Amino acid sequence: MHHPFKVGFCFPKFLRRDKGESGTSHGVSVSEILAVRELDVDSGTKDDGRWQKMPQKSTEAYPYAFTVSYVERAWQHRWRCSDVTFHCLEGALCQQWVQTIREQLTALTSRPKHLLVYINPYGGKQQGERIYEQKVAPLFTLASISTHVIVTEHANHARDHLRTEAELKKYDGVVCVGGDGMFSEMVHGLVSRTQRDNGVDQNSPEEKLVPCTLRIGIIPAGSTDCICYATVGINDPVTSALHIIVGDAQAMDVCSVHHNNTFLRYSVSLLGYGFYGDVLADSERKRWMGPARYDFSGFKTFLTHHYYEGTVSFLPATDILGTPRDKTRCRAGCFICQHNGQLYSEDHQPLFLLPEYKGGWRVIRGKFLAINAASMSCACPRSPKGLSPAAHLADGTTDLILVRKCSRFNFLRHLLRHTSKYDQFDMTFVEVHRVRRFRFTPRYCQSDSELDLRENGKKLFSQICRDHPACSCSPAYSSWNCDGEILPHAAIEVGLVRIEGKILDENLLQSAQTGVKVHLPFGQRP
Ligand SMILES: CCCCCCCCCCCCC/C=C/[C@@H](O)[C@H](COP(=O)(O)O)NC(=O)CCCCCCCCCCCCCCC
Ligand SMILES: Nc1ncnc2c1ncn2[C@@H]1O[C@H](COP(=O)(O)OP(=O)(O)O)[C@@H](O)[C@H]1O
Ligand SMILES: [Ca+2]
Repeated sequence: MHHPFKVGFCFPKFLRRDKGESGTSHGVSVSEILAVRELDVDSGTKDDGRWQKMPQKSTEAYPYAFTVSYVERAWQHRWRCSDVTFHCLEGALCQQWVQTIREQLTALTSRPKHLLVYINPYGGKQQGERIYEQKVAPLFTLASISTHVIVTEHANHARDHLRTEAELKKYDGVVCVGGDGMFSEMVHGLVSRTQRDNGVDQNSPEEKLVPCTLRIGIIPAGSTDCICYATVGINDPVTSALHIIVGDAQAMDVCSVHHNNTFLRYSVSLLGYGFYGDVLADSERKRWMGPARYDFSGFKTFLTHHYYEGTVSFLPATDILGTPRDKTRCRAGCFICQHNGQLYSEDHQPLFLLPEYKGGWRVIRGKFLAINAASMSCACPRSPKGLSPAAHLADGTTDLILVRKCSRFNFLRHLLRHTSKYDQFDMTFVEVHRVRRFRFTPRYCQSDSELDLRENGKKLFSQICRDHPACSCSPAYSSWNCDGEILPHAAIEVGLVRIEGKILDENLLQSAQTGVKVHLPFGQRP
């Protein structure tokens, strides 16, 4: 929402001088102002030396000035920081302007003032620290945001710190600099901490979770950055930093993944078995290649062309608006998310939990090349429309995509359609369902000893087969790719996380099911 107060810079005693024009008017919504600084015209600069001295003629005529930094929209959902400097004849008037703008900014309560930042120095192209120092930290300083920065030293460092040690009361939000794996660490750390503090057991699939009050900001510095891309519309660190500064928020769906009633993980983007599980398992051994490891392993996995037998059971979401084949796309303020989210508000018991719910479970047995559950579009630079282009960020559903065994040629056609305007679901061997819950059981039971071996990274016969494309037999199991982390269990139960209690604010109203808010609405703000 735009703040009603607008700074109209066509005040008669002011003259805009930043681009050599005189007397032009300039409207900036207060909600998009990042900072305001008084300028000492005589010395050219008052604050940080960024502002160039004005030409002698104009400084003589207008000895007082202030600079406003604000958000400017650039191409393809990118945001940039722009400055405009205003000159004035009277010092008191200049100060009045600066003070008024500052007061307006202080009144914006959704803006963070203190942030806890975790940087993964090994994510993506290993540029996390550089990206943060060069592109993000200066913007936080400009916006007077104080930060506590932790560069992680090992995997799960951020998750464990958030879960046990971090003094969360001191912060208005947490920020991760990395990819989807780092975001996942944040979600797990924050959700566990919140449940533990409130005495809620995460293990029970029926348990309602207490929502987290802190928002998570993502500075993209990973390999896929799908969560950032799908929420903001682009994976650009400066754009994300600006969304964080202005206090934007977007609720998002969270799925919980269980195995035999034991909680395994949460997922917010992709849960993929078969193709995406195999790509991930192969690519983990090639981290040194950076983001290109996914293309290499993707090509290799495409050639192996393994299918997996099993049974998928799911509970279709029949009480909602929207389908996975819609042409509309989910954006900030999405009507469908608002409507469907209200089905879960305090006054409404979710219909599918009622005994008379007419949807019922559906069961599909078969041989699958891929089983994907996309809780959001999963748009990313490789596929700007994503795995399920019409999926919603916070509607309380996930899109279950089943790709049955087909020829290599047809599977390639299906994959290629993720990168073009053609519909990847419009193929006889592909089906898509919008679901509340689903379950997968592989045809052959996985023994506990087999699971132990997989968890400990030792190879089984089936995995040895997987590594030899020439071998024609398909292994019995794949693994699940859960937001880029491998789950060794083939049999899983998945459900949208339900949130207990009051709707916190209008952002959470979008989805009372959602436990996590990110700092990033999609593209244009409403
Ligand atoms: C022929 C080209 C086909 C392109 C098909 C592209 C479909 C891409 C959809 C990607 C969905 C990604 C969902 C996001 C998952 C992430 O959470 C997760 C973790 O991200 P992080 O590393 O930042 O922490 N990322 C991933 O699991 C990576 C999945 C990437 C899959 C890339 C697949 C490339 C396939 C290339 C096939 C090539 C066949 C060529 C035949 C001639
Ligand atoms: N300091 C660290 N050293 C090694 N691994 C780390 C570190 N910090 C985080 N990780 C782990 O790195 C993995 C990948 O992180 P991510 O930021 O998603 O990058 P990418 O997108 O390249 O996969 C995650 O599993 C995360 O837990
Ligand atoms: Ca969703």
